[in-house]
Amino acid sequence: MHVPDPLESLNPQQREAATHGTGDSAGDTRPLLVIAGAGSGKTNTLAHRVANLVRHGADPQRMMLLTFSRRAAQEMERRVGAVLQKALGLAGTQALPNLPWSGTFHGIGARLLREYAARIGLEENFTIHDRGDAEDLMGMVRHEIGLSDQKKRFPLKGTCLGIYSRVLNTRDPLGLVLQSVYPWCTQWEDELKKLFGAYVEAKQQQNVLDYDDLLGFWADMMAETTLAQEIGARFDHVLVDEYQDTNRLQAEILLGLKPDGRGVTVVVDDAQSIYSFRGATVRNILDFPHRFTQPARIVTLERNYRSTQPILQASNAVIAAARERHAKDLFTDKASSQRAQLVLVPDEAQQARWVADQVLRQREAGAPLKSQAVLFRASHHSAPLELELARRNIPFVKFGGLKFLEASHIKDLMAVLRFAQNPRGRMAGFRVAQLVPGVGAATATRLLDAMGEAGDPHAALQSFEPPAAAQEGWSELASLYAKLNDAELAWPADMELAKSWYLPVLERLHDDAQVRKLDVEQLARLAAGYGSRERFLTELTLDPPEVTSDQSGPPLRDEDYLILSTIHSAKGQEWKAVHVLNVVDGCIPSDMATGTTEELEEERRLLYVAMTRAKEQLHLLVPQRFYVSQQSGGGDRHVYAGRSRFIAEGMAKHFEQVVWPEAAAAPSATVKPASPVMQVRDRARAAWR
Ligand SMILES: Nc1ncnc2c1ncn2[C@@H]1O[C@H](COP(=O)(O)OP(=O)(O)OP(=O)(O)O)[C@@H](O)[C@H]1O
Repeated sequence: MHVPDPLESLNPQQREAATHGTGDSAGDTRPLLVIAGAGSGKTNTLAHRVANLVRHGADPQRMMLLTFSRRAAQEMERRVGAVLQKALGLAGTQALPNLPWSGTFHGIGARLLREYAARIGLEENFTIHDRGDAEDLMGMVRHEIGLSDQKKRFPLKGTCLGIYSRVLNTRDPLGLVLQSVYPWCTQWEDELKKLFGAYVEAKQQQNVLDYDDLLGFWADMMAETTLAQEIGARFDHVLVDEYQDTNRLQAEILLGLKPDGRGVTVVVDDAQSIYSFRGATVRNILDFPHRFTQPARIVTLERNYRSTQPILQASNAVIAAARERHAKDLFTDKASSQRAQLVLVPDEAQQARWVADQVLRQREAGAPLKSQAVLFRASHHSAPLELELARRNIPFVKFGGLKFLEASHIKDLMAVLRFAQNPRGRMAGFRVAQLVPGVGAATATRLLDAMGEAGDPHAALQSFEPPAAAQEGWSELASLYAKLNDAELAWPADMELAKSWYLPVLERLHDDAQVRKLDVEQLARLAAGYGSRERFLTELTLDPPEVTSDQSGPPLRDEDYLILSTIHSAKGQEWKAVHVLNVVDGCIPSDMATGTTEELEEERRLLYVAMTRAKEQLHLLVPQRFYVSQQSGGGDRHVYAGRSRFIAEGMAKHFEQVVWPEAAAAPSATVKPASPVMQVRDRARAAWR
C-alpha cells in the first residue's frame, strides 16, 4: 500500500525541525530551538514533529507538550491526530493515540504536584486560587495584620499580589522588584515582607495553592536531584510552544527535567513576546542555545504562509522599528494589490458604524462572519461596537472580556464545590456560608475558625450552631455538605446537588435570576465533561472558559458570528479580515504602559501580533476624538487622539489612507467642541439636595 509522505507539505526548514533526531539525524540528541516568524507555520511544524516522533516509535504517554492555553493543547492534539491519520493510512474512525501530558505549565504542574504531594509535604486535596481569590486572600491578610489602617496609603491588594507574584516568577529579590517595577512602593519593603510571610502562612493553613505556587513548587521539586531525575525519566520528549512567553521558573523547570537537553524542543517568536508583565523574560530565548550540557540546534522559519505581501510588509515595517529582536526576514509569495488600510474616523461611535458596515459588506462578498475578527488592546474598547452590533442584530462572541468564572453566581457555585473539596479553604467557605439567610461575615468567620481548629472540619460544620434566625437555612446547607462528603457520591452528581441547593438562593439574591440560571446550567453541562470533582475544579480554575456572548441571541448556537477579541487572546489565531480598533496613542500604546522603554516595546509587539493575524485584509482604525467622562470638574468632554506612534510617517507607503465619512476630511468637521457654559445635569442633581 502506498503511504503518503506525511511531511510532504512542509518546506525544507519546517521539515528539518520536524525530523530533527529521527531518520538521517537519528544520532543527533541536541535540544532544538525553532525560531519562527508570525504565520510561518510553527504550530503546524510542531504538530508534524510530534506526529513524526510517534511514527518513529516515540510513546505518546512519554511526551510532555506544554502550550500556552488548554485550547492550544487541544488544537495541537487534533492536528497531530490529523497528520498521523494521513501517515498511517488510518480510517477516520480508528482510535488515535492521545497525548495525556499535553497542557499548560500550570495544568501539568498541578497534576504532578498532586501525584508527588506526599513526597514534597503537600496535601493531595489542595484547591487552587485563581487571581481573584488570591487577591481577596491577600486583602484579608493585609487587613488582619493591620496594614489597611496605615495613615499613609499602603498599596492595595491587587498591587501587593502583583509584587509578590513578580518576585516569585522572576526570582528577583523584593528590593529589586520594588525599585525597578514598583518604585512608589519602596518605602513599604519591610511591611510587604511581613505581609507576604503571612500570606504564605494563610495559604498553607488553608491548603490552597495560587498560580505562582504551581510553578514555584514544581521548580522547587525540579531542584531536588532525585525527584528531578525520577520525573525527567518519565518523559522522552518535552516540547514547549510559545517559549517567548515563559518566565524564569519555567526555564528552570525545563532544565530540571532535561539537564542535557535531550528530547527538548522549544518554539519561539521573540517579536510576539507579549507577557513580560507576568515576568516572561527574553533571557530564556537568549540563554537557550547554551543552557543545557550540549548546545542547541537552531532552525529558523521565515516563510510566512498566512498574510498577503502588502500586509506582511506593513507588519514588518512596524516591527523593524523595535529596539531589540532576532532579525528574521519574513517573506511570502501571496501577492495582492490590496494594501493594509489606515481608516480615519471622527470618533468611537463612527468607528463602530464603519466596522459594522464593513463586516456586513464582506459577508455579502462571501466572507462568513467567523472569518473576520475585531481586535483591541483593552476589553472595554469594544463597548461602543458591541452596542452597534446588538442594534443591528449581528451576532458575536467576545474573547478576553469578563470571564465566565468572574460572574458572582458562577463564583458562588464553584465555591460550594471547592469548599466540599477542601473544607479548610477559607475564601470558598466565607462565600458559601454567607449565602445562607441570616449568616453574615461575623458568623462565617466563627464557622471557619471552628473548622480550622477542629481535627475533623466536616464534623465541625455539622455541629456548628448558627444564630437562631439562620437555623432553617443552615440545616439545609449542612445536609448538602453531608451529601457532598459521601464517599459513594459519583461526579457529576455533586454538581447536581450543589445546583439544586443553589437555585433557590439565586432566586432570592438576583432579580435577573432567569438569565443567570442559564449560566448555571452551562456550568453543569461543562461539569459533565470532567472525570472528577478535583479535575473539574483544577482545570476550570487554571483555564477558564473565556467567552462572553452578548444578548443579541445565543451566538454559540447561531451558525455564524463575528469574533471580538483582545489582542492578548488572539494569540496564535488567524482570520481572513482583521479590524484593529483604536490605533491611537493612549490605547496602543496604552497610557498605562508608557513608563519604560520595555513597556513601550511590548506595546509595539502587541500591535504587531494584531496585524499579523490578518490573511487578506487588514484595517487599522484611528478615531480622532474620544469622549471621556470626568467625575468632577469640567464634566464630560472630548479629547483629541493622535495616530499610534508605532505607525510612523515613514511607513505611510505601506498603508492606504481612508477618511470616513468623507466630509470628516473637511476642516469644518473637526471644529473643536466649545467648552461647556453650564452643566444642566449638575443643576438637576442639585435640585434634590
Ligand atoms: N508548509 C506549509 N504550506 C502551506 N501552508 C502552511 C504551511 N505551514 C503553515 N501553513 C499555513 O500557514 C498558516 C500559519 O500557520 P501556523 O498557525 O502554524 O503559524 P504560526 O507560526 O503558529 O503563527 P503565529 O505565531 O503567527 O500565530 C496556517 O494557515 C497554516 O495552515
